[in-house]
Amino acid sequence: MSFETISERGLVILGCGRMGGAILEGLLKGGLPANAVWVIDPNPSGWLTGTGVHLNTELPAEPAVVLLAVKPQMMADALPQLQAMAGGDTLFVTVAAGITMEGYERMLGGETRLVRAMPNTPAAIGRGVTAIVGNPKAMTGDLDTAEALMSAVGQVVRLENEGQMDAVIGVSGSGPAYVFHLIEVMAAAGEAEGLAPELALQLAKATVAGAGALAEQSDETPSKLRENVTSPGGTTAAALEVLMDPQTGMPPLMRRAVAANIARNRELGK
Ligand SMILES: NC(=O)C1=CN([C@@H]2O[C@H](COP(=O)(O)OP(=O)(O)OC[C@H]3O[C@@H](n4cnc5c(N)ncnc54)[C@H](OP(=O)(O)O)[C@@H]3O)[C@@H](O)[C@H]2O)C=CC1
Ligand SMILES: O=C(O)[C@@H]1CCC=N1
Repeated sequence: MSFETISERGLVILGCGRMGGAILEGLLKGGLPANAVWVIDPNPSGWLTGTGVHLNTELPAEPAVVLLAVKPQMMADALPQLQAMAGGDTLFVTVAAGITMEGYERMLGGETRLVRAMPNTPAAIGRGVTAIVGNPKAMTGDLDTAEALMSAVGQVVRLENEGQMDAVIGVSGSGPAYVFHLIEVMAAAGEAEGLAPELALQLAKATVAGAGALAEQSDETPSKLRENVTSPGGTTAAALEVLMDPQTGMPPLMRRAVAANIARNRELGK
């Protein structure tokens, strides 16, 4: 099934908030006609209403793809209305954290063709990264379709098995929040050392954005790029001694943060 098939048979989006909205925006910019999209959302935004998609109306009987983008806690209440589309020619793609393939198969039936996809919020500017994995009923073509769908908002990687999804959520799904927090705490440290708040924020944002772009574009590893900043016996080395401390620095802190993320993800799936 190709992107063209989605245009012909339709895409249903359940929940069009931050993530569903970002994906829809990318798809529309990528050329998907608005009249090929049906959205179910109780409180559509002004932007959504203005897109020209079918909004909270009767759905096609067998759309090419159903994209599930409600909160995991809403899924059990919201899914039954789509039950009739499961088990046939419709591919279900879900971006929800927590809920496993087994959970969806319990709610929709074991014959459902399903792809779990985990994007992140830079999708809003076409710079997301999405990991995808299919259930046994999903065919190779279904993964191609999911990849085409999610490519509208950035890079797509394929996982070997669903077990890897927890770590993906812990690293890239939630990861933008960690980076935004890094910006916040760098700016706060600058402020504490006497910089004006706006200047501290500008420096922190430009540093994170520039370093991220350099890490992505350079042939050097992040470790080498870090070393390039670090003059022996200099100022960076003094800071890194604090940040890289194996007991109190970022390595154990990030391990704990990702472990907490994964534990919560597993709770949400219950
Ligand atoms: N935000 C992120 O960084 C990421 C989120 N995800 C996943 O994406 C999913 C959505 O998250 P996010 O976009 O942040 O959340 P949002 O709350 O922004 O979006 C969810 C949308 O679903 C709507 N909604 C609520 N109940 C129903 C219903 N019964 N039927 C249809 N629509 C409904 C909400 O409306 P209302 O607001 O009025 O309740 C809202 O517009 C989650 O499952 C999350 O795990 C995945 C990767 C990253
Ligand atoms: O916080 C959450 O649960 C969602 C999943 C990944 C990012 N946001």
